[in-house]
Amino acid sequence: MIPVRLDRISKSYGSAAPVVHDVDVTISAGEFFTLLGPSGCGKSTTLRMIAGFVSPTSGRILFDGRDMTAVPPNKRGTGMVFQNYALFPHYDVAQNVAYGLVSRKVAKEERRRRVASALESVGLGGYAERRIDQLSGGQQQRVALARALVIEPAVLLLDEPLSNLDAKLREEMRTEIRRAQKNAGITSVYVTHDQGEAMAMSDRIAVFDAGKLHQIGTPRQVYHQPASAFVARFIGRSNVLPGEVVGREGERAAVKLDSGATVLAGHPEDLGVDTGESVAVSVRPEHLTFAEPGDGIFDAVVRGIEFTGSSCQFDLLAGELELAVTVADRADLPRPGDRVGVRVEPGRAWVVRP
Ligand SMILES: Nc1ncnc2c1ncn2[C@@H]1O[C@H](COP(=O)(O)OP(=O)(O)OP(=O)(O)O)[C@@H](O)[C@H]1O
Repeated sequence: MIPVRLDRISKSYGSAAPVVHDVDVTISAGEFFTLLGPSGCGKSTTLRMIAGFVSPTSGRILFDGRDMTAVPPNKRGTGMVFQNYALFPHYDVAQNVAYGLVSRKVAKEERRRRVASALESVGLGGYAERRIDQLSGGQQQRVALARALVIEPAVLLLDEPLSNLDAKLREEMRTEIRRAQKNAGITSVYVTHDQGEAMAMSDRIAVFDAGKLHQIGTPRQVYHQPASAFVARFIGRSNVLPGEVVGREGERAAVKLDSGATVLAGHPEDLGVDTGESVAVSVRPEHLTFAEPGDGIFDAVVRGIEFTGSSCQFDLLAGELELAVTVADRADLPRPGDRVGVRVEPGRAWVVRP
């Protein structure tokens, strides 16, 4: 198990703005680390720089302290899993998995043993002699995973490996990939635009937008303590409320919202929140509750209700501000057109960078 360091890497193409800008990250040994962000944010480019397919314009890539920036991809000791599997269709399963061992000149007997063990680890024990076109998409992706694991890579790189699978299979494969990774103990970097996938699988997540890193944290940290309005909106849903800092109470800032109500809000340590400053406060829909009109931080009108089974999602309008409120289903909930008060659960408001 080795740590991977991205030492202030940037990538530009020609004179255009950098697609990856000054990214500085240390991924711990054995960690499952996810690069998350919308399409075009630079996450695949970052992964390709770790793999060696793309050279950074500036900065260094270090594996276990060793500078890999100039080392070619096939000498880095990485295993890669792609969205489109990239299997050899005319080889059977075992031949596909053995590929990296043949090119590394591993002896036949050891090859057989390692292929069998890799297939076992992804739940394809009985499939060694199957042709690739006789496998489902999920099975093909398992073969691709076994092929990456069999070479016992120092670092496992996965680029949107579940995107081509249907929703149910995607959830099953999350668990399988995670289990195989933990068993093998390989430092892994995973790219996805799916925040649910990132939350379910990762030890830590790096959230990107437009080539810049907004936040690195555990799934709980990025959810409960988002660093920016972008992170608050991209990870789950959030109400981002504009306001002005009017004072402090211990660790929290007192923020006066446009409605005139004041909330106490926590904030990132590195974000100075001084009196008089304009800020935004993030509150998750499940941390807002209903009150009598006039008895909360906002008065609002119910515009729509969506029943999801486990909860009801309310769409409210407070003046010009749209609010989302999620509550457990029950009989006496407000109806469309009703006027309601909206309250924040204590300790649940959080100041974010606008
Ligand atoms: N070879 C290239 N030449 C010029 N621009 C490129 C090149 N490769 C990528 N880009 C641009 O860099 C930006 C980041 O691309 P990248 O593939 O890293 O994004 P991404 O976050 O992985 O998106 P997606 O999920 O759509 O793959 C995009 O705007 C893309 O158009």
